[in-house]
Amino acid sequence: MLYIVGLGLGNEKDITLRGLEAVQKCDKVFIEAYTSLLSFGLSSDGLSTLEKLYGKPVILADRETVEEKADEILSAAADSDVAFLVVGDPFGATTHTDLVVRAKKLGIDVKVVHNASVMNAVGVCGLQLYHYGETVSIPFFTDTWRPDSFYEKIQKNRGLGLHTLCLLDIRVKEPTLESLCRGKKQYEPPRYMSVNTAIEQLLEVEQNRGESAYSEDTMCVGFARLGSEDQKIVAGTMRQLESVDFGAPLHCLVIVGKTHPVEEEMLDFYRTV
Ligand SMILES: C[S@@+](CC[C@H](N)C(=O)[O-])C[C@H]1O[C@@H](n2cnc3c(N)ncnc32)[C@H](O)[C@@H]1O
Repeated sequence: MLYIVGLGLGNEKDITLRGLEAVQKCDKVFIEAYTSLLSFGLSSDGLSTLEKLYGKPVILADRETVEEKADEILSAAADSDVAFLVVGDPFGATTHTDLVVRAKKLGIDVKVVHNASVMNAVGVCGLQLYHYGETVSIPFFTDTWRPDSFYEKIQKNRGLGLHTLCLLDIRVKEPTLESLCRGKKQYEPPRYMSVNTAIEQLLEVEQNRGESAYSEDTMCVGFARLGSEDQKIVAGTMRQLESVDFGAPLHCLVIVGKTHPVEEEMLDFYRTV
């Protein structure tokens, strides 16, 4: 049996009782560590906090393990109980559907234990979850790679008066270009996009496109460490949020669409001024 268990957003205590029961009966426990990370970080300390709670070792599954070595997880699940833990909800990221499909094709039973996701936790700012359009991902720009396909999606959402959730790039265990050329993998230090960088990139794209999908005066909400004790939520224009210090990762951003008076009332609690 493969149990795919959501851990929620805050800390190790956000696992559900059902999730904890599943983990406790599993022979092997993997944790996905690249589409998200726990608010207390996936340092060795972070892992040992989980291990202490579960009373068993937790195997870190980075991008290579999940995408290239999924067979290891699946073959273990074919003849024993295996848990695959995901921060947030298992389906709050597109990547895990693939693991479910592969497991089912191999005849492995799959059970999913849901939890809170960033996709619904952003509701805390008062913008109705029903009023969101397509979610976009904002990748880190490099000198030679500045993809902007999110622009049309935001433009479309705004045209319909809908809010846009922007998920911000996480770069963990990225091989350096140099090491790829040499054939021996060495990794870049982890990077997590801040609200400030996201806005900088969004404004650069708007300047290049010039189609007024949004501007410096567009109202947004920035979120950091949602679900944690020290979460930070600030509403303001892109210009205002560009200089707000949101602190440690993870961050995400909502570009506000057309608002209802009740949504405005809730946003007032988070405004910069
Ligand atoms: C693939 S998504 C979410 C995955 C997770 N499984 C979930 O359901 O929440 C990862 C992105 O969501 C955002 N994110 C995740 N957790 C967050 C948090 N606690 N606070 C703010 N943003 C968060 C970040 O932009 C991050 O790059």
